Amino acid sequence: MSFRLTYATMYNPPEAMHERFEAALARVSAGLGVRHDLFIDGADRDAALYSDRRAPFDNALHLGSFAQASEADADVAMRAAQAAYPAWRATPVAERARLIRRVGDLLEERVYDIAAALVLEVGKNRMEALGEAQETVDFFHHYADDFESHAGYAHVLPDDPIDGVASHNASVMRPHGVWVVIAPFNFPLALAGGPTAAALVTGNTVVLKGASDTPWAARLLADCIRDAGLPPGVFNCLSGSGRETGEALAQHPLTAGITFTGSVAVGRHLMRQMAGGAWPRPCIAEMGGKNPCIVTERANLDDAAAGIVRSAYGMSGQKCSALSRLYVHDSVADALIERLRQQIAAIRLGDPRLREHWMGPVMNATAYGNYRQYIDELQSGGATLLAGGHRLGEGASGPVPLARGYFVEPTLAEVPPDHPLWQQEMFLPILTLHRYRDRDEAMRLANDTTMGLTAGFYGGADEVAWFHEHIEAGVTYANRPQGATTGAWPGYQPFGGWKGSGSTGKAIASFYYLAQYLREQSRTVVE
Ligand SMILES: NC(=O)c1ccc[n+]([C@@H]2O[C@H](COP(=O)([O-])OP(=O)(O)OC[C@H]3O[C@@H](n4cnc5c(N)ncnc54)[C@H](O)[C@@H]3O)[C@@H](O)[C@H]2O)c1
Ligand SMILES: N[C@@H](CCC=O)C(=O)O
Repeated sequence: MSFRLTYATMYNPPEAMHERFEAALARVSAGLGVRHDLFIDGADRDAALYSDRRAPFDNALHLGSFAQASEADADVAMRAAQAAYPAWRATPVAERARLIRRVGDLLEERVYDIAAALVLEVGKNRMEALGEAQETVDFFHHYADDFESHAGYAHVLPDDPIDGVASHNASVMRPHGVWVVIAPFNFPLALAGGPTAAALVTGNTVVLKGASDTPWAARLLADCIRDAGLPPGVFNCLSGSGRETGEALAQHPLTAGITFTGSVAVGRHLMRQMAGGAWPRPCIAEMGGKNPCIVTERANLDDAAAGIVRSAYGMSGQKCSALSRLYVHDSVADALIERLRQQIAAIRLGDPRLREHWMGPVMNATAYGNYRQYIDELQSGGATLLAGGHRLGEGASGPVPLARGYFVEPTLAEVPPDHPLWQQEMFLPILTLHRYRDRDEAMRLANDTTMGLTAGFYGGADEVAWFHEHIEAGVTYANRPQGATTGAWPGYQPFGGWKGSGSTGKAIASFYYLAQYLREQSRTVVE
């Protein structure tokens, strides 16, 4: 079987993948420092303000200057999308699907260059970056296939049972209008591209706001959409802050729906905004996680240790799916901790451009500051640090001194169960551990959170049904060494949160996802 890249297979890629990535990294690095404009109505558009972005692993590396869209720019984009909407909505499904697949094909042709940009911009390692770029390709293909397989969700219903009258009935699904997509910093391509593909294939037009900290990815997506030949105005791309650009889009009267991916606080704010106004409008909000893993006395501890380390520290803990809370049966806790400490000690951390570095920096000065503060809070709250706990500001690693980036150690801490940080998403490589004696008590603690995105389990095969029955999470993994709580892939694992982690209860790339971009029209016609 040939190699297929997913987050579950990325740990042992073929050598050719590294060679192609190295070539792309050299190519992309040679072109750094240029200006990136807005993309509105099929053309580049200047902004009044540009903001310089630097690599999170090296503050001396200037990536480029990115347009900061003003309220007026947002208005121009919304009007362009509104003007393009009637013709796009009327475009036959097969043609829309063809164009969406074409975007996927172009993304795939550029997958190495895009992955190189993601390494530079987000600081994730090359396999995570290649994974994100490939995942975006798959979203475009998946949603085109899915919409066609549902035959556009059009259904003919029985005629009314009225004697002597032909009264024909049908249910059709119709798009909403201009759909706003707002992306997070950690998956700035996939979580811009996925919702964009879904909104477009269902007949909406789109205004995308790229993530504030990582706007380059969205602009690379815009280039593929432009080159695929979508009509002007059907897709528009802005970069800018949440406070100015994001708010301008969310408050715009032409906004018919939003897909937001990001923090709980902003997501709930947007949900409230979309519920207000002249009428309530849909808001698909994919939000944070505080993801647990339960390890029972019957777990395979080698599998558990591998999956836990990958999910707690991969991408420096900056995944919504990252493992942050670990509940281990007392009888196996010491043995598991020993394995975890060994694996943590073996993590290679540093400049993410280098193949040997599995863990890169955290995103910015705020995250770097939060790390120090959380470690202090853990220690003053009675926690025992079992591994890590330091920021790395000294020494050298590869071509760049670590002091020029935001590097922190992967951290494992045994923490009293009433510590407030069990409740708060830290979004950092910090894993808290609790030893339990009673399995039901472990489940109660695992569910003791306002969030419910992903959850992991390691135990006996006959305990898995108990885990599934009781855990309050939208995405679950049992006995998976590839990742305790991370690594969903379109077409394999639908991805969405329960409770405060998601507003809809319907997962990304699930059977039910595309219907959320449509509104039903019931049609009765009497002959
Ligand atoms: N559930 C998921 O699928 C998923 C996936 C990835 C990330 N996340 C979550 O995202 C968070 C990390 O990402 P982040 O730091 O970029 O999140 P964030 O909420 O700070 O920002 C997300 C996006 O919202 C924009 N924004 C901020 N304030 C806004 C406002 N008032 N109006 C409109 N837009 C606004 C930002 O500019 C950014 O583009 C974590 O909580 C993580 O768990 C969730
Ligand atoms: N889809 C990714 C997480 C995306 C959120 O940050 C995973 O499943 O690990």
